[in-house]
Amino acid sequence: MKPKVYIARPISKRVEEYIGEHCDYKKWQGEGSIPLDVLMEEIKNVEGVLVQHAPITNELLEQAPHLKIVSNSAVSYDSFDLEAMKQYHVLGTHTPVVLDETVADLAFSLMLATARRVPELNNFVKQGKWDTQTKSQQLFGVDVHHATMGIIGVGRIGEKIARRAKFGFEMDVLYNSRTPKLELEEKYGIVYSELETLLKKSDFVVLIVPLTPETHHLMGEKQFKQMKGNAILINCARGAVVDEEALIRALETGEIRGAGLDVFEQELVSPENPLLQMEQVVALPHIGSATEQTRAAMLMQAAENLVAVVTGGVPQNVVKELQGLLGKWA
Ligand SMILES: NC(=O)C1=CN([C@@H]2O[C@H](COP(=O)(O)OP(=O)(O)OC[C@H]3O[C@@H](n4cnc5c(N)ncnc54)[C@H](OP(=O)(O)O)[C@@H]3O)[C@@H](O)[C@H]2O)C=CC1
Ligand SMILES: O=CC(=O)O
Repeated sequence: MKPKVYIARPISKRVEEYIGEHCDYKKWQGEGSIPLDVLMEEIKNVEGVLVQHAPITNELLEQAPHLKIVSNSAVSYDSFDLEAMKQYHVLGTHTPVVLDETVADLAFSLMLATARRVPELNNFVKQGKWDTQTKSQQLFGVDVHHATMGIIGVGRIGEKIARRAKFGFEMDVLYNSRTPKLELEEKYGIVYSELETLLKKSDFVVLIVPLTPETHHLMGEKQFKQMKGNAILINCARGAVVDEEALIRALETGEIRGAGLDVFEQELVSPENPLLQMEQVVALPHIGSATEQTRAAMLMQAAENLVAVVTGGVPQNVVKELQGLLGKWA
């Protein structure tokens, strides 16, 4: 008999066929994200579940006595209650590496769009405001090339951003992380910097850290005051790495020039959020990895992790905090 699994998000035919070869599966067929009560009901009798960002809580795991794996089709796993997963011996896997270049591209899209005011000026032209009265200074942005970038979190994705910055845009790159990255310093000529110094020197501050208790509101009132008045914040990490109230104040008072945001403290972001009313903010709906090619690769990687565990194999991408559980299933 094939092991039972549940697929809690839409998947391609190819991935569905792959899972079907190895597992007896059921899938979420509704619109949008699966409601939690439905997920809880559906995983009561399965050994594995494929999700994207669904909260994996103690309450949910309590209801799923046969569950061996939660395979997340995303690199981050701040939605996992890691302690509960350890307690219930449920492995968690994610999809690192395959999305790195795509997320790095998005970070640059946001930087260029914010610095050169692309969405604002696109509207300006389309609304017929470009006329003989337009003064060229009205259209000025700031340069990205040869500016200083400060990257907070030079991991897999941060490295790809650093490479683009150094070799594509000839920028000076500072970085901050808890441990120095000597290999990357040598490879790309990037320079370690304490957070305060990085904020004081950077024209673009790029956030690409995981959301953890340590990084929650890493950027707050004090940090915005330390940034240059002409600096731009780019957040491709998680909304809650930034204290959004403090960001709104910093933008309203002109403490910083602008922000490019792919993520928000509350997603879906409310249309009432003041950030959405500001010309100097470029806002995107959490699309860091959202290209056809990358999402297909992530889903296949997530499916392979799922199938590996429920068929008694070893998955490639167990999150580091849960690697101690591996011996239980291998
Ligand atoms: N917008 C989007 O759609 C996407 C967003 N992301 C976000 O990007 C994050 C990073 O992904 P990825 O590069 O794969 O992750 P990695 O784990 O490879 O890199 C994270 C880096 O952050 C550093 N870091 C961790 N904690 C801190 C801290 N307290 N202060 C400073 N640096 C810290 C780590 O270095 P050290 O341990 O030395 O501190 C590490 O180098 C994801 O967790 C996710 O939240 C990812 C994909 C898409
Ligand atoms: O936010 C996206 C992810 O992969 O993490």
